[in-house]
Amino acid sequence: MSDSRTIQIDPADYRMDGRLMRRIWRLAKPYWADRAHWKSWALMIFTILVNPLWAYVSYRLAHVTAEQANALVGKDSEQWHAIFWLLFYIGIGQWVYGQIMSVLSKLMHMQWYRWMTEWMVTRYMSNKTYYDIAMRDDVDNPDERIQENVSPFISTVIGLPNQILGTITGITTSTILLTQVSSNMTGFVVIYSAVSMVLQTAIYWPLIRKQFDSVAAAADFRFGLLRVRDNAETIAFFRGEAMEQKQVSSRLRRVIANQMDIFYYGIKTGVITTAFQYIWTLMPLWLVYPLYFSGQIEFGTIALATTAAAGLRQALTTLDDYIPLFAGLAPKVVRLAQIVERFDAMEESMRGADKITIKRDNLIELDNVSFQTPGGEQQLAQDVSLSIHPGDSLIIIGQTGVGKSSMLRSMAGLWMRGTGTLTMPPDDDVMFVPQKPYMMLGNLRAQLLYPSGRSDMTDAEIQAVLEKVCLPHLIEKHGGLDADRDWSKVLSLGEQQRVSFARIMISRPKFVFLDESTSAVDIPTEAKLYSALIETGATFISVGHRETILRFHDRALRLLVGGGWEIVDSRHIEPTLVQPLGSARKQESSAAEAPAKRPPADDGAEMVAAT
Ligand SMILES: Nc1ncnc2c1ncn2[C@@H]1O[C@H](COP(=O)(O)OP(=O)(O)OP(=O)(O)O)[C@@H](O)[C@H]1O
Repeated sequence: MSDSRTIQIDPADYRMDGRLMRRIWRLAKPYWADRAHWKSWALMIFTILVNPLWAYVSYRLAHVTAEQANALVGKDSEQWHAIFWLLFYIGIGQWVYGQIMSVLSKLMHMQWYRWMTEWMVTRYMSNKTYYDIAMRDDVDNPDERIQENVSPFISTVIGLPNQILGTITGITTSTILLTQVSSNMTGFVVIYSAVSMVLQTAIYWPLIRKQFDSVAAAADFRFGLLRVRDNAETIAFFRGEAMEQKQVSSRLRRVIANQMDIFYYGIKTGVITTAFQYIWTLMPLWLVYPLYFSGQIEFGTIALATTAAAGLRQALTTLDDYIPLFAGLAPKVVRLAQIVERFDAMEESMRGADKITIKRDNLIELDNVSFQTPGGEQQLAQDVSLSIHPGDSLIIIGQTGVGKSSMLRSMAGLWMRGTGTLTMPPDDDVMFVPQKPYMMLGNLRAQLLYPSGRSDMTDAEIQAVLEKVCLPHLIEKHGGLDADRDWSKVLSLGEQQRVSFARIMISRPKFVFLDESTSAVDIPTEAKLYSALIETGATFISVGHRETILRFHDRALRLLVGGGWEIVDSRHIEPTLVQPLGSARKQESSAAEAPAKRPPADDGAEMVAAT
């Protein structure tokens, strides 16, 4: 438990370099490349064009303020009042403009935020990427990445063009103004700001890594807590609270250690930056007042000089601000970019790789289909050809890990790697029933009606279905069909598997795929569930290890280690074959020497043996 880190960070991600800039561009481009967002473009272009105008206004204002100070010293009331009202109206104008721009920017932010979140969620859902990420477990907390980082990313990036332009115009106008008073002062401000920038860079460079670690540690802590929630029952069985507390505390300690590190670092660097700022406050003493006392400048020019110096300093300081700004932005960009890169890689691998061709018809047919794992690491069953017509049933058997469930995953469209043509019925006619059923949030009625959502079933009809699947007291036991509980925790696995069979009875799919769907019920119950399934008239394919379910199927597809396969009559199969140890390809297998058997003539199933 000394280091239970789940989140790995590539050290290259710590750097503020071209890769970070490319990632910012990768994330921002899709929104701005879409013509539908012309309003955002218009607003952005407008603010950029208006920027130099405001720079000119501030340049003029600095002079006008100096004239006002001189009018005050010269007791010229009329001039002073005229300038006062001019400044007053310009101030109101600036405020109104600021308010309008703030509203428009907020609207643009919201539009980009909504678009980018939808864009990411759509890509997360397409090509079953969410499933691939969950299975590979190589991108931590995808939900947190999307939900937490999009908005701060946009807030920072949306202001960048204006901020950069504001910096340039600010430096230009302040330099012109200041040089008009004293070129010494301009030199001082430039040198001061350059030193300040070096200082800031030295301070913030280590901070990037610290902030990155802090974000990752917080996500890691959240993940540790989530695992406890997700595995509550198993932990309770093992009485694993102490160990779990240890792992959660160890993650929390890392969060606190990172935050304290940032805090102490802030105190240390704060002393340096504050001391440096004091040099700035002494500047007028050396460079401005001597000019006034020697009569080289008027009183009003003091204000102009100090305002211009402050303006230039501020503009140059903005350059420093980019360093902490990027330091804060980097972890968010990296976390978002990693997931987008994963989407890209997924699409790329789907483009380049061999894919099983899917056709739709009212039967299941495999025409020379070879199956692979999603990353293409493993070849599973090869060149499988067989047809399953309406009313047929098939059981897939074979040694553990040989690829039985994978075959169902390919039929469900979860795994597409491989070759050959797979004909499948329309999605609406098909139901997949996994070993661990999915219990949705909602009341008991919703569980049973899932996924059909049928509203025409009366309570009595639902009760009749429950009796067929050996759950006669379910409704009564849980206080009615409207009882709302966390069903995945309340119902035993055997009960959940029976609920799955109830769903089949209610939804009445024409084709059913069952992946060890009766593993947690006893053998008499299993027999009743299969009999109920046969009564529906559905065509079904099961994966299973128990020899007791063989008799409910017409044929068995036996997968062999090495990619071979054979078709056998499930009613006359050797029970030992349910867990075979065969390792040869089909051609080499002993069973292959005897040609695949046709199913009994009365079930009408057509069977194509591989060549
Ligand atoms: N997401 C995945 N990515 C890569 N390989 C995987 C993935 N899931 C499973 N595999 C591998 O694919 C192979 C077939 O797995 P599959 O679950 O289909 O076996 P199975 O025959 O159903 O096993 P069991 O009888 O134990 O359920 C295994 O070697 C497994 O390690």
